[in-house]
Amino acid sequence: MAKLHLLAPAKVNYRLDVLGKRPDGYHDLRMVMQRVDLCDEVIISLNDVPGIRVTCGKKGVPDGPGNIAWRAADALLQLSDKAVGIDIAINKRIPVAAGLGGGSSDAATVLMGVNDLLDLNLSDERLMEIGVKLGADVPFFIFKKTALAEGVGEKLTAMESMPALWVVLVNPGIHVPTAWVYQNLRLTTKQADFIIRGSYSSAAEVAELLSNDLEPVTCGKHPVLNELKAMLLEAGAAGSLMSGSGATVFGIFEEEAIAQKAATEIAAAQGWFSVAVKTI
Ligand SMILES: C[C@@](CO)(OP(=O)(O)O)[C@H](O)COP(=O)(O)OP(=O)(O)OC[C@H]1O[C@@H](n2ccc(N)nc2=O)[C@H](O)[C@@H]1O
Ligand SMILES: Nc1ncnc2c1ncn2[C@@H]1O[C@H](COP(=O)(O)OP(=O)(O)O)[C@@H](O)[C@H]1O
Repeated sequence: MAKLHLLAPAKVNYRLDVLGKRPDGYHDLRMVMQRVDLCDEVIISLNDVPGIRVTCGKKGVPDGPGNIAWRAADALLQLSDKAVGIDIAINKRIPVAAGLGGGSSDAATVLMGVNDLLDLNLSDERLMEIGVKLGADVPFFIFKKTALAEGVGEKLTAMESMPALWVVLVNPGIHVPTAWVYQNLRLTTKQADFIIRGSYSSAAEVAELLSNDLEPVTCGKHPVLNELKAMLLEAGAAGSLMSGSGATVFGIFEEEAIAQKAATEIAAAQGWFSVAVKTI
């Protein structure tokens, strides 16, 4: 039966402003989200054994219904009248609970893949509505463009003109639960005045955009992240920031050679996950 071999990219948040707390306990955000070409492999196959099976084999990532990819497949299987089973194998390359959106991207990829395999013909808008119920970042990965994301991340506006950059991702192996970060946030309102333009043309311009209201929470608990940001600047980054709820930090670079050198040197010096990737 039919099988798809797909890539689910990671994201970084060039900007994350927390605008306030909503009555449902979630926070209203204003983010600039950028995909990068560090990807999980997601292999989806249909078969005639009823049910959904997800295998990942990565520590900290559940197999079965605990996996957000399982829930994505389940949401679409319930809309189909076909008596099929779905097998999903995930080869995890994106660090887990790292602020890189790996689970959300896997879920978005499964929504798009299963939509094709089951001939459901659901629009991207419909997939995004289903996706936001699984995770706030899922719609962004269906949108497939650099975006200004508002609400909890579901109100997406394309940022049409953004530079292609090299991004060095560094993760010191610290897993940060997103819920803990939001719970420990001290709200301020100052960031709402910052104007986000629709167009940026260089690493230096994007560097002016870099800001993350969640950074003080995670960096306060793990001060090594401030050292990592400084190392990236020292290695030639135009700017450095923590992504999402962390603990991955990233530096932005115009030139591949400098980005690759920075990634290699940080990996060699510290033994941490450190990789140079391109924006998508
Ligand atoms: C911070 C961001 C930025 O892109 O991504 P990550 O860094 O986790 O990848 C997102 O806001 C991650 O949103 P989402 O993927 O929905 O987070 P979840 O892990 O499902 O949320 C865990 C908990 O965080 C809180 N939460 C989440 C999102 C939000 N806008 N406000 C919140 O207060 C809620 O209490 C929620 O129950
Ligand atoms: N397919 C998946 N990939 C990664 N994590 C998953 C997945 N499904 C469920 N999870 C759970 O979701 C949590 C958040 O994972 P992840 O999406 O990698 O982090 P983040 O929200 O920081 O981007 C993990 O702790 C993990 O237990």
